[in-house]
Amino acid sequence: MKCKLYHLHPEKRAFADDLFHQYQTDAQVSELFVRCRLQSSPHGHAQVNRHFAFNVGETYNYSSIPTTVPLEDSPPCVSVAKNEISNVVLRTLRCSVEFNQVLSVAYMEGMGMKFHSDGEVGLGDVVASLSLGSPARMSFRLRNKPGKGTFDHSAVTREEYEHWFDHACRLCRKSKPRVDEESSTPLQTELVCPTLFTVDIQHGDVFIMIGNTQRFYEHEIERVPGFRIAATCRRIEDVHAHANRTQS
Ligand SMILES: O=C(O)CCC(=O)C(=O)O
Ligand SMILES: [Fe+2]
Repeated sequence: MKCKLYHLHPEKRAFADDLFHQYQTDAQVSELFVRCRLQSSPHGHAQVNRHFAFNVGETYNYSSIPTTVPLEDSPPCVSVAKNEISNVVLRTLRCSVEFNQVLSVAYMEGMGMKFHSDGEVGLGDVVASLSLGSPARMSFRLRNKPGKGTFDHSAVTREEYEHWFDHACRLCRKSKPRVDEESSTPLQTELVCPTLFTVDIQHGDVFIMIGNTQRFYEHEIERVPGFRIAATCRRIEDVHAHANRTQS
């Protein structure tokens, strides 16, 4: 269940000041950020996200589907953010990641993002974000079901599941119910785990999540005290194209 997180602070914040300004200038030229309707809204009740979003590159279907433009039509702010994030990732992980999707999220005072994991099908191992403006607190907890959501359930092995289940029961102070040894689909138990730890992210910081982070943990952005923008880079493989290639 290993995952790794890197929290990086820039030596100088001037770059972040300029980029924060650039985002706001670009957002005036064309309307970038929209508050999207939640996909899981109950019928007839339009509910919108607790933040504004704008997507570039591959489509990203998380709790809602934000406006997406191709990478080559990126506004300058997004291209600059992507370059900076790619450079920090290269220096930190000593490997280059060809990010093909950048989700920019804008939060007004009091907005946040609920607990979720970045569960897009085909999501690569490295998710890296650059934070601008108001500070934010990111909380982590164990997912209530490993591999749930858009992941393929079979991506979680029985051994991994048992490991997660032990850990979750200990955290929730629940005694471990007996698990049917024969069951081939053990993903039945739901436990809501407490927050494990929080990270305070500042203007200009880059935060990198790698490994099993998305499969076993979820994160939230608590309600922010002021205006904030976060640009998150991901690599999303076209799993359907890949499946077709390997079949032929
Ligand atoms: O606002 C952030 O720093 C992270 C946002 C996030 O978790 C996401 O876009 O999935
Ligand atoms: Fe996320």
